[in-house]
Amino acid sequence: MCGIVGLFLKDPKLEPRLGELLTDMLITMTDRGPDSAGIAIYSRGKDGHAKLTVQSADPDRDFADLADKLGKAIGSHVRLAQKDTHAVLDLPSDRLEAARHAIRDIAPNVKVMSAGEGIEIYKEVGLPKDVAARFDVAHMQGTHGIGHTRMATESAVTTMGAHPFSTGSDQCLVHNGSLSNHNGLRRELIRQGMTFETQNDTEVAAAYVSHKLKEGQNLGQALESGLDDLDGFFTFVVGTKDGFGVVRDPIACKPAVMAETDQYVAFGSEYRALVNLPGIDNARVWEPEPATVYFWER
Ligand SMILES: NC(=O)CC[C@H](N)C(=O)O
Repeated sequence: MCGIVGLFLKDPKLEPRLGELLTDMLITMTDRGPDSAGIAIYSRGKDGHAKLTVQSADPDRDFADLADKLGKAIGSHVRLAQKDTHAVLDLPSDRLEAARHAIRDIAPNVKVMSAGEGIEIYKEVGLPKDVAARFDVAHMQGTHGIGHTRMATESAVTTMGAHPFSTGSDQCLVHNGSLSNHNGLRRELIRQGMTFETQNDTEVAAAYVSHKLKEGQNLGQALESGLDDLDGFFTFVVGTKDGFGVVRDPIACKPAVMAETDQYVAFGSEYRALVNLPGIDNARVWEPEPATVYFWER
């Protein structure tokens, strides 16, 4: 199984409620995936600033002097805000890549969950209600977000094996299904310079999309390409800084439902994830077609 939820806001008035709405949606999907849960929240960045979301199994030790050390390494001021096992590092946008590299040497036990101007990713082993509470997701504001609760099929139940996977700046992808050609694709993507943290099939799909974006495709085109190159079962929901995409494989046996109003576009693995959204009774509700790319950008 696995449960996916997504919410792309069109009406800024709902932005203060993004975390609350997504948390409720994700908790409703708990019985689709008991292993781990994660959420990506996109918010309006501050001009000239970027964020690295990092994770540590021993946050008190690893985060104590991380901002100072990283600041010295990249020659800029870095601010750290800790939330449980995760921390968000705020730094100048033009130092983001340098920081991403420096962190590997400075703090080898610290894992980068996401990097970008808008994105933050929080994910851990555990149930949606516990993971959301640990990171106080319900109080987060933002423009769009994607959540996932996992029943593992392809790799170990670990923090890094949880979804969303982020393999490029401000990008993330979640998946319900399993890919049958991920090992070959992973080898090909490694040849093209991509790096991997896990043996997970979904991470390969995320890296595939990132690679296509790097080659100059937009999100919609990257997902179209994926229909040709990815074998197996998938319902994917994908986020970028300003975009939100959905695609299902040509058989589409993994459930999906979408709803759209003047205020938002919403995705749920099942309709019950959407029932508490404002105005849902008057929303246009539909099942995304097999092998069809749905793509919104602000
Ligand atoms: N049950 C699923 O949809 C699993 C998704 C993916 N194959 C994983 O193991 O993470």
